[in-house]
Amino acid sequence: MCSEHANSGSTGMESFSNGAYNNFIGGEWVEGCNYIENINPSNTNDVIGVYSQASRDQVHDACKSAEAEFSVWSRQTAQYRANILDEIGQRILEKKEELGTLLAREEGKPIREAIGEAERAGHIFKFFAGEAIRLGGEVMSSLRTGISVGADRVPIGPVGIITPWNFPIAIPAWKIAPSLAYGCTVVFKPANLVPACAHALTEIFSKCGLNNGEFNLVMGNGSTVGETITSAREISGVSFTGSTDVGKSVSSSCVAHGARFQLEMGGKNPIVVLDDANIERAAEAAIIGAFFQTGQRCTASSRMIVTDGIHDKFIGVVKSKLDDLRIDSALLHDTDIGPAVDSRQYQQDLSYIEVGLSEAKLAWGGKCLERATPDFYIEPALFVETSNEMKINQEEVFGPIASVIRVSNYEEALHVANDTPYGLASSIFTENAKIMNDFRRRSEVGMVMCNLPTAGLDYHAPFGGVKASSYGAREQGTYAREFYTTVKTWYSYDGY
Ligand SMILES: NC(=O)C1=CN([C@@H]2O[C@H](COP(=O)(O)OP(=O)(O)OC[C@H]3O[C@@H](n4cnc5c(N)ncnc54)[C@H](OP(=O)(O)O)[C@@H]3O)[C@@H](O)[C@H]2O)C=CC1
Ligand SMILES: O=C(O)CCC(=O)C(=O)O
Repeated sequence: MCSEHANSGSTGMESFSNGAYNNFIGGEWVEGCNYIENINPSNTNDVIGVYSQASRDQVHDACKSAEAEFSVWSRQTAQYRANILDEIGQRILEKKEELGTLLAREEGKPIREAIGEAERAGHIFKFFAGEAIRLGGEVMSSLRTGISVGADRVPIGPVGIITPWNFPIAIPAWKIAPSLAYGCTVVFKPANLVPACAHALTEIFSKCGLNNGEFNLVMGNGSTVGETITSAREISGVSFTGSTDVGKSVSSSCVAHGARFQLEMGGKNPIVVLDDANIERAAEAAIIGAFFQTGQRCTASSRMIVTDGIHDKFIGVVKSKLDDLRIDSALLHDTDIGPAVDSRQYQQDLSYIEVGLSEAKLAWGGKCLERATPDFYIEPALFVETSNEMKINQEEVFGPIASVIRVSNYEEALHVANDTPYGLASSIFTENAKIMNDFRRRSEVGMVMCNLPTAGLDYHAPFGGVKASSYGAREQGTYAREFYTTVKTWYSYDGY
């Protein structure tokens, strides 16, 4: 049965009822109006569960709850909020194997990395427990006698959090933890492909004291649940991670009612390999960056820009390392690369392999693999003899497909690396410190790596890009406060 309004008659309902996992609105578990089955991409015969889909009215209820509770939550002491976040972090760490296994089952991320992601989320909550207390203001010297002036950091209000499927624990964590730490209340919509991780996190939150409407979970698709959040007048800001197209529609929806927004979107990240590079490290980083997590990362390095002197040897080393990878179920402990997240993504990968075949030469892989689920597993595809203007080098694939672009020197490599609409991450492999420093300065990205893969980041350092990859304030670390707080300037006459 559909309970249209969260707080009307829904008392003490469980997180799971009538065979389905429920939404969490105003501190109550609420049954949905529709339901979806959540399927394991490593083996599509495995149904993880049935998940409630929130109606528009239920999303409105969630936004109203977040608004009503804001005045309470934002005025709690910093210690109160810190204790709750610390406890959430602790519980996530204690449950990291369980959460990581769920993530691997739901999204197809190899289990070792999935457990690592859960562990990282635990640390993120603990980090932001400290941030709740560290958030301070500033006192300035006044220009006038007997007057004090200063600036406080205050929470912006209820926020909408909309996340993609590829990091279903870490990305929600790095948005939800700072929101709550700085005093915002939350309406959270996870990607509909990964409701289980979102639901499991919400169960933890509800057991750690977030059960008055400070935190609300509304599952469902973007065009219903997502759009209702971004256009809700109660919502003061939206933090979004996902595709560039959806990011644009989130921004116009927010602008229409004056909400602030933060967008983390696509990437087409380069890894530059120069003649003097440590070839083993470079090849390993190229493979990790391009193909691990099935290439489903905005930080994936899908363009390998390699100078003439090392080009052929580099391709040889990459190919021999690719021979050693295991592509199989995410739940097997020795799997390096799991399946595509769903059949839509798999079809998209295949269509880009066709594009690559029409534009360039396939040096390795690209074949479909027979595993527990037909039509979900694919060999990484490495294209060579490509040029940067080819479609394969301009569009984000979000799959295990990468190409090598041959260049003659560092200046040409830098030019090609920057010649893209995106600007999230980049990497350079060289032993020359002068060139490394130059690349750090001139690479047009938000995150630049030297002798490291483009993917794999610390949770306390700022995250984000430039150009079409990002809009708005940086995420993560202390920089997260820029989005979730605003500055209130105060003056006080002390001259009595
Ligand atoms: N820069 C970064 O930090 C990162 C960027 N990404 C990017 O994310 C993309 C892949 O993730 P994917 O989930 O497919 O991205 P989408 O843009 O399709 O979806 C992202 C989220 O937005 C929701 N959504 C869809 N339509 C709307 C709408 N009209 N209004 C509000 N919300 C909406 C989706 O809901 P639903 O799916 O349920 O319909 C989902 O929760 C890639 O382009 C990738 O580069 C991924 C990770 C990190
Ligand atoms: O590796 C990370 O820190 C996550 C980055 C991310 O969100 C991505 O690559 O899609």
